[in-house]
This record gives sequence, C-alpha cells and structure tokens, in this order.
Amino acid sequence: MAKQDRPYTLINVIGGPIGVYEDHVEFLETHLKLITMEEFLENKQVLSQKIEAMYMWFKKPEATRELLQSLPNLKVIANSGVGVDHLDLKLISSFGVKVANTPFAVANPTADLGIALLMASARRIVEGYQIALSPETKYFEADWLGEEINGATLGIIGMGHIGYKVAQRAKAFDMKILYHNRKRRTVDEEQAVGAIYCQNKEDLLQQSDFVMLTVILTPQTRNLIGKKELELMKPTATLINVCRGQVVDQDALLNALQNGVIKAAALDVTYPEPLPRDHPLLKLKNIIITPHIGSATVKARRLMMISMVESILDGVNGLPVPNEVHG
Ligand SMILES: O=C(O)[C@H](O)CO
Repeated sequence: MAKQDRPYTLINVIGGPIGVYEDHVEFLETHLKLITMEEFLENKQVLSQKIEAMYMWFKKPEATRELLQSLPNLKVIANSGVGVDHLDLKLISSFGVKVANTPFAVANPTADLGIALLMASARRIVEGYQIALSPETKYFEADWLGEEINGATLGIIGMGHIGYKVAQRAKAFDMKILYHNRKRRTVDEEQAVGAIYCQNKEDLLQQSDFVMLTVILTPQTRNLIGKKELELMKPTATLINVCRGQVVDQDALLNALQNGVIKAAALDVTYPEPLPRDHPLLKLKNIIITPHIGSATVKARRLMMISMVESILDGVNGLPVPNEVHG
C-alpha cells in the first residue's frame, strides 16, 4: 500500500505492558499510519481530523465519550480478542463507528488452554510439581491419585467458536460431551464432535464431571454460575473457566471449594485480575489459577493483529467489516 494511503490509526503506545508489540510494528506500519496517544494529544487539532481507525490492543486506547467526540472521522475500532465487555457498544455506534473483534484468532489457543486446565486439574499437575520440588518430599506416595478424563462427562456452557474447539479436543479423549448454548448447533455439527445438547443448563450441571465455561460476558451471563448452580454440580466435579471471571459468583465459588460442594476449580479468569495477593481463593489447594492467558501465544497474537488490520482496512474503505460486533 502506498504510504500516503494508509489510514491514520490511533494506538496506545508501542512496547511495554500496555503497548502494541514491537515485532508487530513492521507489519502494522505497512498497512496503517500509526499514531500513538501521545502524538495525538500533542497535535490534536490536525490529527483528530485525520484519524479513521482505532487499533485497540488489550483495551487501549479506551473508547471514552471524550475521545470519540474528538475523532469526527473515526469509522472503525478493531478490538484485540473476542470479548467486548469493556466497550460501550451503544455509545460507540451512536458515533457511527463500527467495532470488530478477532474470534477466529483466539479460538484454538483458548480451547487448548481450557483442556490444559482440565487435564492439570484432573491429574493434579500443579500440586504434583510442588511435591516433586519440595525439600520435604522423601518418597513419592503411591496413593496420591488423580482422575482419568477418558469416559468422563464434560459439560460445555457456551458453544461458540471456543466451546466447539473444546468439544473437538475432548472428543479425542473419548469424553462424553454435553453442551448448553442459547442456540443449538446443527445436527451435523453435534455429530462431528459427539456433543449432546442440554436445553437446561441445570441438566448439564448435574451430569458433568467437568464443567467448562466459554460464554461471552453479557448482562445475561454475569453470575451465570452461583450458589444454586454450584450446588447442582457433583461433589466430585471440577469447574473450569476460560471466559470472564464475572460469569462466576466468586464468593459462592470460594464457599463451594472450601466446603466440598465441588471438588476443584481451574480458572484462567477472575475478578479483579490479578486477585489481591491475600485473596482466600489463592490459599486453596483445590484450585489452579492462570493469569488470563487464553490467547497468549505468539501465533494467536499475530493472527489477532492481522485480523484487526483487515477489519480496519475494509472498515475505512466502506466495505463490510470482517468480524463486526453488533451490540
Ligand atoms: O477476549 C479475549 O479474546 C481474551 O480474553 C483476551 O485475549
């Protein structure tokens, strides 16, 4: 693309914990004219007229009303990742701005992580690592046991791109797969992974040995799993969450884990993130917590970037926006 044709695109900063990756910049600069927030604020009058896109890498820059008001020619916001719960979609669309996300880029690595957490929990890998490392360990105990996952029942709540990829993987482990979703998958899709639809999430909760959460966070899914739902689960069951912390009532989960209502939990997401260092969930033995790493692979982050650039280029050229999110 000729240099002068690249759309002016607002980014937060390059590098550091809240910045665009330095090794993505060459690709980005080939397609977009990147303007950092600092450059924008220094030369607001000129740049505000030129900026047509926002490259929102891990929630930054924030799409505040004030920022949207100062960008009269903004056409599209490309959001890294699939979750858009940090965005006020109504507000953004009232400015005539479209939003796109990257559902395809994150589906495989997030499903991989879900299965990794399931396996780690079933085979007590984190505890085992600590035993293997501990100076207290004199011998390896023969009765220190985990669970096998083949033949076990996995209940997937949320059968979008990620949930379906989880099912594909679970099939390879000969798990029995149940799922609950707003919309039922086609019979062909169900048969391809051997998944059985549960119209009521209660049925799924009662029957599953592992419950995996892969929904998006909306007002309807906030606290989807609370005291009542945890009590429906088997006392031998494990809850795995790879979507958003707020989908689970964390106090109810703490209580359930402390009192044997369920056996264990494996969470890639909590609220807040990270949890305060003295949070009681961090003190439990029957929990694994990872730092929100569903999409944290080199490949996924590159695919996210490419997908975001595609959405921006089509968006500023008045074409249908790939992966447009409708509020
Ligand atoms: O929303 C997502 O895709 C992840 O949580 C962030 O990568």
